[in-house]
Amino acid sequence: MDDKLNDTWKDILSIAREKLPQGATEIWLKTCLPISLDRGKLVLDVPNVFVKEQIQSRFLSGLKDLVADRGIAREVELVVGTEVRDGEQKRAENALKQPPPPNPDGLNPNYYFDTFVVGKSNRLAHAASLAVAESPGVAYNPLFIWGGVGLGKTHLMHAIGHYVLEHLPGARVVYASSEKFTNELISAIQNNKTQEFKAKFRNVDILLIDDIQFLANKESTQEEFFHTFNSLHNAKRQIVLSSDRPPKEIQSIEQRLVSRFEWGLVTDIQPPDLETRIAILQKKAEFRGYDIPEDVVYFLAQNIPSNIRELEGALNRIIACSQLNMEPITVENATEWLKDIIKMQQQGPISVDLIQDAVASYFGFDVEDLKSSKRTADIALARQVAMYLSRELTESSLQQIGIAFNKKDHTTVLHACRKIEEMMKEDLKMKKIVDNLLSNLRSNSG
Ligand SMILES: Nc1ncnc2c1ncn2[C@@H]1O[C@H](COP(=O)(O)OP(=O)(O)OP(=O)(O)O)[C@@H](O)[C@H]1O
Repeated sequence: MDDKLNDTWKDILSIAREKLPQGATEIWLKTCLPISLDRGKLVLDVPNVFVKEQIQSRFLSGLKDLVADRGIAREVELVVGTEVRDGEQKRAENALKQPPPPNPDGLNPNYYFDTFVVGKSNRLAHAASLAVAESPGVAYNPLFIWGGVGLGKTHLMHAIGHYVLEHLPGARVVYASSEKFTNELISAIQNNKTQEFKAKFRNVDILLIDDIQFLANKESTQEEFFHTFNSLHNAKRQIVLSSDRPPKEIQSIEQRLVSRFEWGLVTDIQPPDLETRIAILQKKAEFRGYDIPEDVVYFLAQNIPSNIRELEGALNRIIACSQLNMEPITVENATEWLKDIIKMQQQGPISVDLIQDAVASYFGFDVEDLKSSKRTADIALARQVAMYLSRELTESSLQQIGIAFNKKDHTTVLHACRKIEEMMKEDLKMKKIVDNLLSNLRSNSG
């Protein structure tokens, strides 16, 4: 490609970024290569028929106006698959199609504070994360973020990591899931490399450990983590932890760890409300260079209520279906493309069995314990929560719920429901636990 033509094309791309619809340049025009500019005609090579049709139907006339207005060319022609693409360019195009690779420090390149939408449900967690990122080791140490599945805990942790790396160049940031921490420890022990392991995790400015609840029942990992924690905390290095539940609710974890987790600030993320879901969808679509009609955004936000990961999956699906079927994104098409997901969301009945499973696993018991006559305080509480949720989420009568828990008398269920209602009024933590279970059950089952 000659240099002059190359420069002209770069100029066109930068004007197109401003003048053409969102995403036109980054998604479509960047895959084109200029072949010639002769007698007022700009000829562009496009990789395939699909891209050609997308450009033609979406903005070819805009592109023509743009080059004509600037006296570059009167005509634009698109030609599919000439041989002008060399290996380097093909690789670049392919790279455009791949999801971005994680950074060497394990931080997802899409998870920044800028790309995080703040709403009522996550305001405190966001503010605390930003405070920690601005003053690591000073503001809240450790910062403990907990909340249900797919609500943005990992996103916030990575955003802290990125922020620190940007503002304190050379800072040592380590992000790992507790599973990775455990696996690395096991492998270090097997290979006599425990010193390296210690050096890696104790020599950092910020340690971000995701899903800390998976340390439950892993005594030696807990022991190692305890020392890592102390060594970092004493040195005023920042620690950020995430979990699907508050520290005290993590079963089978040493008390000395629980009390350390609560030392700094414990903050939660709740499922987002409708407005926040809409804002998140808009931001994700904008990030990908798409302009999704408002009624479709509203339709998605309303039908996929609590898990942001699922919301994002639905958005990806409609974008992919629209491209593959070459059909516009409308509510009617979205209903068709998402019918499995939405059917599951709307129709999945929540059964008492499902609730018993969820509550037993949350509190760390077996379902049989909930159905037994054991009266220890923690089993009794878990049982009462399960009864309360059964009444809230199913059509079962008090008698039917009683039978599911092997109780002959339905007044046991009534008593349990009243007790949990009372506790939720007086004890904010209890309210959050029950709300979290409610929303997880709803989002998993509809
Ligand atoms: N407030 C938000 N703004 C923008 N995107 C969000 C927000 N909250 C969550 N997301 C997106 O939702 C997806 C799931 O978020 P994330 O992985 O951080 O959830 P999580 O709470 O760590 O879930 P899990 O418990 O399953 O690990 C990510 O793609 C993330 O970018």
